[in-house]
This record gives sequence, structure tokens and C-alpha cells, in this order.
Amino acid sequence: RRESNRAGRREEEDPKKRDGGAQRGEGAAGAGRHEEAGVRPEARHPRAQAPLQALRPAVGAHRGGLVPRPRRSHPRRPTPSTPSPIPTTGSDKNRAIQHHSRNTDMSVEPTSSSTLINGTGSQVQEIDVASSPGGEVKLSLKCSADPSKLKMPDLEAVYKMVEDKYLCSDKLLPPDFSIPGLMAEICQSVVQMGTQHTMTEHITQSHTVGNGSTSKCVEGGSASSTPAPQPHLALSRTTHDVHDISRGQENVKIPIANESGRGKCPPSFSYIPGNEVFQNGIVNISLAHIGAQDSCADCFGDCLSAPVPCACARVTGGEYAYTPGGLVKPEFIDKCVSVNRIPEVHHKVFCKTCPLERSRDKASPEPCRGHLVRRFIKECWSKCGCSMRCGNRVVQHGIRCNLQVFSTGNGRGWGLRTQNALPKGAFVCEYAGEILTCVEVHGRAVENMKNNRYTHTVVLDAGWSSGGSLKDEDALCLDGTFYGNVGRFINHRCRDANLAMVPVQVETPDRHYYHVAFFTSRKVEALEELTWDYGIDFDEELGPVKVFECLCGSKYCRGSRRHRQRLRNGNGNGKKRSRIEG
Ligand SMILES: C[S@@+](CC[C@H](N)C(=O)[O-])C[C@H]1O[C@@H](n2cnc3c(N)ncnc32)[C@H](O)[C@@H]1O
Repeated sequence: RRESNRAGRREEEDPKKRDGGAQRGEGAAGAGRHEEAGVRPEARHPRAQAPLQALRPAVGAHRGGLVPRPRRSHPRRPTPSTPSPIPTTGSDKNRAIQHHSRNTDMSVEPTSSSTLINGTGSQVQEIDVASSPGGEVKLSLKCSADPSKLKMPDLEAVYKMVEDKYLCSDKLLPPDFSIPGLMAEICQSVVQMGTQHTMTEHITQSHTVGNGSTSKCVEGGSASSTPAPQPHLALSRTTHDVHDISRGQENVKIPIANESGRGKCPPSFSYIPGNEVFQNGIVNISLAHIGAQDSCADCFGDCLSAPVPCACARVTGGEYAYTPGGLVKPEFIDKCVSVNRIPEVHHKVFCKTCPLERSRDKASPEPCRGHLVRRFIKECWSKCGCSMRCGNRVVQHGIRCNLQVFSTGNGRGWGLRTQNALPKGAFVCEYAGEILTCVEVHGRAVENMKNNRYTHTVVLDAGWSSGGSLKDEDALCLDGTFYGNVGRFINHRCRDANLAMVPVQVETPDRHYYHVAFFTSRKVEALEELTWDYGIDFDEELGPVKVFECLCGSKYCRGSRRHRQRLRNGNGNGKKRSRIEG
């Protein structure tokens, strides 16, 4: 069901379609034929009597600035001249010929050359630096394509393809950016476009997830690292696309920036935009399961503009949580923040026998430590009569803001930040992962600790009701360790974090399962890190999972070594439930 929802959303506004698919054309599709930014083609290309396509290093214009320019307006090309005996690329034909006539007088000698492994770490190319007696210096780069398949593409289109790659991330350079890499990109884009003879083909190829991306990075920074074997499922992907960690699975691209260590990349995991059941967890997502009281079948258009709150709003507490602008109302957010900040004054429920404790020790579980009761949002969904544009649908539309995964560089690993300022109440992303039972999570955490790996889980206990005894298969967690989305990069900050976690029901009225959605709890500045208070009690021993030493830097920090030392020297350490383990 989630998939069909997401598909609907894509039809509405698909950024890939908007951009004609070119921006995803990162694959080095095809191999075998030369494309060269320079001279001396005769020796390399049997058919050529004159230099191959000479690509003027107009790319230098991007240097330093990388400021997005209007795509079609910049005057790049000099005026026409004589025809070329070799195929050239559309609008650039004449400039190429100018180069050619100059080149033939140059008797350029190579002065140095090196091989270059491009962003994929897969294609080796040759880069030459040459100078002429007249003082001209040339850089040339060679890469290969199958001559029978290559038809020279329009150079404007090639430039656009390369620009889309480098200028799409709001003036932020990808961590693996380099001039030779950029040249390689141009060469490969020529090859790619030249071997994809129709736009349809191009779109199909460029949207293939995990195929032929030219800008990958590898866990640990080694281009040759092999997939880390996963204990439960074989993971085939170990590299991330630095331009979009989601590989086109979200509405927006989510680049990776690593200012503090070139080539290094976040740990390997498979990107999933929404939750997936792992094994034993029971999530009943079916239209039949949703009763009339859980949907607003009689609604039409936008529920937010109806005179009385719809049935879904009644589940939320009799009013809509969202404003017509798509933000969560400030009062709602403030209440969610308060539950995290001062849990002791908020209502808790206690299980007769707690599934969390049972998962740790089935034979003699400890008494339940209580679960905070949280406010839910119930969004309209498939059985509702309103439209997909109804204002009571936010989380189900997926990520809308421009996010970036970045290296914090201060011991907290990777983090998530926003590229643009966000107002209070804006939806950022969900915490997506595998839906596991608490028992499954515990087993996994034990296994992960043996392999020196942390488990990043969130317990879905916001709806655990008082007095009952939840069955194991109904006590669910989300684990983003192996399969997850950008939510897995949100770091913890004690107390004054800028995100609030809100439980959101979309496809099921069953509060055992819900979406863990993050909304801004205050205005957030552009490039500010997005943080969430995990609700950790840093003094609690969590079975196999070690609690990290907190480096959040907040003045309210309760998990720094100093703070914990002070606690140990002074008063006791009351036990509280941790919401995220890792
Ligand atoms: C959900 S992950 C967040 C992403 C993580 N930083 C990464 O690089 O993948 C949680 C882990 O991040 C680290 N972390 C998060 N917040 C931290 C903090 N305030 N201080 C130190 N480490 C933190 C801890 O290792 C924790 O187990």
C-alpha cells in the first residue's frame, strides 16, 4: 500500500521527469570508444585524421563559484568556422574546429601523464598534460566507448548533464569533487549520451538504481572494499551515490558532504524510503482493517477547509494537527517536545509484563519501567474521500525539504542537516527501517555487538496501552541499521534538539504500528544540523547495547563523561527507558 501511495505521489511531481531525467544520467553507460579533451587523436583513433572533439574547458567557469546559473542562457560558444572532418557535438561543432586548426600548428608534446580512477572507482582513464613551444598547455583525457554504438551527442546536453550533477546541490560541492573528476564526467557524459540514442532509453538507463553511477563513495573510503556480510540478509550495495544517498527514491536528492575526510562515506546500508516488515512483526495494513470511524469516506477535496473536523481529525484529538501551509501547529509541537524534555510530568502506562523486558529476559523479566503516552497524528488515507492534496496528508507525501548527510567531524560520525532554513513545525523525514519485534531486535543487537556494530532502533511504544500484556508479535521496533532512510543519520542532542518526534498513523488505525515522523520544533537555519533527543538515560545499562558517550555540546547535556562522572560522585542514577538504542 505504501508503494502505491508513493507511486501516486511521484506522478504528481517527479523531479526526475521535471529535469528530463538528465540529472540522473550518471552512469558510464557503454565502453569502448574514445572521447578526448585534447590533441593527438591520430595515434589513438584509426579513423580520425584530425583531433577528435575538442572540449573547451568551459568547465573552469564553474570553479570556485559553482553558482547555479540559468541553464540555457549563458553564452558559451564562439562563432562558427570551418567544417570538421570528424563527428562533433551539435552546438559546439564550430568551436571544436577552431581548436582543431590551432592544434594542428602546435606540435604539442606530452609533458606528463597519469591515470585516474574516477568517482565510480571503476573506470581507469588516462590524463595527459602537454605544452607547446608556443606556450599553450593542454589537458587531455581519454576514455573508451564502443565505436559502433557511439553517436556524438549535443554538447549543450552534455554540459547540462554535468552541470546537473555538480550544481544541483545548492552550491555545495560533493566531497569527491576534483577537476580531473569533472573532466572525466564530461567524457563519460559524452559516451553515455552518445550511446543512448533516444531520450526514452536515456531516462530508463539513468533511473536504474545502483547502476553505473559515476559518483559513488565507499564505506571507509576504500574504492576496493567489499560488501560487509549482513547477518540476516545479503546486502548487495555497499556504496552510496554522493549526489543522492536515496538513489532517486525520495522526492528530493539527498547529497552526502564530507568536508572532513575525502572519499569516506557513511556505513553501508540499503536505502529504503519507507518501513518494511522483517519477519515476525504483525502490521495489518489492509483497507478492510480500516473501519468507518478511522477514515473520512464522505469527505471531499481538502479536509482542512471543511467546516467540521473529519473523522481522521477526531482520532488526532478533535482537531487537525496541520496548518493549511503543511506545518504542524506550534501548540501540538510544543506538547510533543515537552513529553521528551520533562518526561517525569507526563503520563506513562505500565505493562503487566513488558515485551521489552521479556525480550531481554524471557524467563524472569523485570517489571515494566513505563511507556510515555504520546500525541498521535492521524492522516487521511486511501479509504478517505478527500483528495491527495488534502492538507491532512503530509508525512505520506515524503521528504520535501533539501537535506544533506554530512560528516560531523567531532566524533559523532555522520549527521543530517538542512540546506535551507525551515520554519517551526516543518516535516523533515521519517525514521524508516525494518519493522521488527522487540525479541528480534534484541537478538540482532546481541549479534551486532559481537560484530562491533551498533544497532539503531526506535521502539514503537507510543501506543502501548495501560494494564494489558502485549503479545511479542505486536511489540514493534524500527531498525534502520541495515535498511533505513536518512532518519538514521539524525544525531542525538540532549534537551534542546531542533526536531520533535511525532507518531503518525497513515495506513493503519492500529497504534502498535505507526510512522516515526520528525518535525522541526523551532525555526532551523540553513546548514544547521538536525537533532533529536533520543530520550536516553545515559546511566542505564541496556543489555547488549552500549550507550555512547554524548558529544552533543548542549548545555543541558546529560550524557557527557563529565556529567556522568558528576552523577556517579553525587546522587543516584534513576532508571529510565531509552527510546533509541545505539
Ligand atoms: C542513529 S545513529 C546517528 C548517525 C550516526 N552518527 C552515523 O554516523 O551513522 C546513532 C549513533 O550516532 C552516534 N551519536 C549520535 N548522537 C551522538 C551524540 N550526541 N554524541 C555522540 N555520538 C552520537 C552514536 O554512535 C549513536 O549510536
